Amino acid sequence: MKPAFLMELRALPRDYSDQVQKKLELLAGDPMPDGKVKKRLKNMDGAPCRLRSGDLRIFYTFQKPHISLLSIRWRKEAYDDEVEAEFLGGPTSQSFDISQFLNKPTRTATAPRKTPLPRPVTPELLAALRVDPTWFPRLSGLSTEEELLECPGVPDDVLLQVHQALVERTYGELLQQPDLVASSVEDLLRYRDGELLGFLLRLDEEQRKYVDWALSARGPTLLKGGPGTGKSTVALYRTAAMLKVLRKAGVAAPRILFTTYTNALVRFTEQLLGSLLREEARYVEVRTADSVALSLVRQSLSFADAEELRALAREAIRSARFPGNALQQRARQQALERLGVDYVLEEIHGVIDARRMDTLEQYLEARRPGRQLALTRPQREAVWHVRTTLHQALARAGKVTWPMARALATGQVASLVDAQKYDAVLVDEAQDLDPTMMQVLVGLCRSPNRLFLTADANQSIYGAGFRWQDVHESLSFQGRTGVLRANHRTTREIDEAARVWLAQGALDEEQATVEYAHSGALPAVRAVKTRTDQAVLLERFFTGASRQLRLGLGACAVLVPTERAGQEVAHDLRERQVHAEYFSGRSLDLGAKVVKVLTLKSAKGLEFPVVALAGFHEGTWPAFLERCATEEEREELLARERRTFFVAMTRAMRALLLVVPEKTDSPLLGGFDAERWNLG
Ligand SMILES: Nc1ncnc2c1ncn2[C@@H]1O[C@H](COP(=O)(O)OP(=O)(O)OP(=O)(O)O)[C@@H](O)[C@H]1O
Repeated sequence: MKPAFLMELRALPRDYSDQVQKKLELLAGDPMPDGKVKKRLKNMDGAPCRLRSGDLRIFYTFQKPHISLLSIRWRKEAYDDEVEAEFLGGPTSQSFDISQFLNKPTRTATAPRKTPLPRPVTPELLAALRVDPTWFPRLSGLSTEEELLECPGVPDDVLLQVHQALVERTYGELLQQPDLVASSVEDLLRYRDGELLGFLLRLDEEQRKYVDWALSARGPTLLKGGPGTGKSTVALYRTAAMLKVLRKAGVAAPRILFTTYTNALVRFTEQLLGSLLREEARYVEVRTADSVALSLVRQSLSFADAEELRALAREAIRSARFPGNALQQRARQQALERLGVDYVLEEIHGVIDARRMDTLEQYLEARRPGRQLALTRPQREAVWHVRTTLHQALARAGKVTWPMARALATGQVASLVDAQKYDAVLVDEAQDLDPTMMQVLVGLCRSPNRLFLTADANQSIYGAGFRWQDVHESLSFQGRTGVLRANHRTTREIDEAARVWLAQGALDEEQATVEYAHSGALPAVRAVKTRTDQAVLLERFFTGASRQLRLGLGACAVLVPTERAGQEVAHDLRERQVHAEYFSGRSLDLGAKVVKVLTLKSAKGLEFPVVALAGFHEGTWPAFLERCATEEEREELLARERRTFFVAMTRAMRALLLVVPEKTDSPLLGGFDAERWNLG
């Protein structure tokens, strides 16, 4: 059933229970339309049917083995079969033309609108919906949709539940909702009565397969798939499946580790696991991979920041003494200077230390994946020399880098006994983990078949690049790989536009999503001259799109290249009376009822119904292009930035807008093709 159905069911008066239960049981026995009690609606895609139940109408579709309950509503006056389709909101899918918000402001876009609710919110309704009484005072008496959706202090999921119980969704909107599964009519009634707390998502066939695929095999499992294909979702359900297996095997208090990449994702994942596992969630530790590494090291480390590292590296390059005569010495020095300090640093962190190379010989033979510039033997020798000097300088200063800390952690993991390890380890977003970090996580898992990784190489936005081979090497045994192909998050239009745009930065070119659960408007690109123009455009886009989708402003996000750009965008929106706030990854409050402004990178793994990418004023982005010493470095960094942009675009669920400066020579802010982008 759709979540809207559940809320409508809860909102029904008690005396309808028996009648509804009988009708649902009848339906469960045989969903085939009979032309009377059960009737197929005419001219509607997906062949929805309606079931008569006294004054009520239950709308459903069916396809073996499921019957999908869409909505339960009061019969309308002057009701007849011809108007049923109309009653369900017509045959339209939920698509809208973005241009209508972006062009000249309309009166409705500026004047705050008041859409009355069909009936006001009452304590009785809230009690029937099983809303926490804490929220009654704030919600009781609200009478417009806008007041309800923006009601301060009340969590969004509560607001959405009340809204769903009161405001009928169109057929198109209902189809966009996820399907939840109940195995019996009785479970539905238990849910209505508050005895059952929730239902699981109906996973697609591929997803279902990977929830318990090879749980009893010998090796680990790696799940790949494009953005929004449900990799994290499967990881959550697999956590539940592993818990079950462990409990069955007699492990009384299993210890499961679930790692994500950012702190924002830790909180998000904890929430999702909490609602999936309830009290069993206590067996699962959700942490960033790096925080796991840090706690293994068990000593306090002081990290060198980017500026310190640059200064130390510069000094190391300047003072490096190479073997050979003065001429050879000078040639190597110049070679390093040509590479540039950033490139050398990235080589040390991303190639040498990330793979824990201990000898020059290892480095001379290394493949250096993702690095476009081929380095000669003398160049590699020179880099190695700088690395040695840099490490010595860091040791003198009592500082470390992240790859060094991870390397320390691998040492600790090697000495752990089984009892100190986890029964199962799930690694989400593995594409950005160093091979060293991967070894730490592998080492923490008691049994290889309880290791599960998800990754999408095209979403690799840190380091030089990602190779499956690295994963396999650090696993040091052959694992299994599965691929998900259906996108459940982003509309076909947005995802396809983002993929075509990514092409040159793609690391996994074979990957093809073949199915989409949603479709909608083309994503839009608009050029602006000034910050004010940008703010005006964003205001129109967010108010228009969130209204169209019947969501609050909390469903909107602006993704920006830098913190400074983020502060500016948030400030400019507030000046226009649009509640907006810049959040660092750590401080992100996903429940805040404001437009959330985040950097492109900290949006990794998250999603928002309405997304704008903005804040690219001339000169601010991408800043690194000017610093690049070689064409190869420039290409490498551009490809990574392209993937970062791709990740940001694919955070959008329903509407996407790119705001670019009118004059820009950035290769990343142009080249949008008119077939895939609304370029008005
Ligand atoms: N079977 C399903 N039915 C309905 N919704 C689903 C289903 N599977 C996943 N979703 C939803 O699709 C969205 C994307 O899922 P998820 O975050 O797991 O994808 P992902 O592959 O990890 O994405 P990314 O790599 O882009 O971070 C989520 O909102 C999730 O709840």
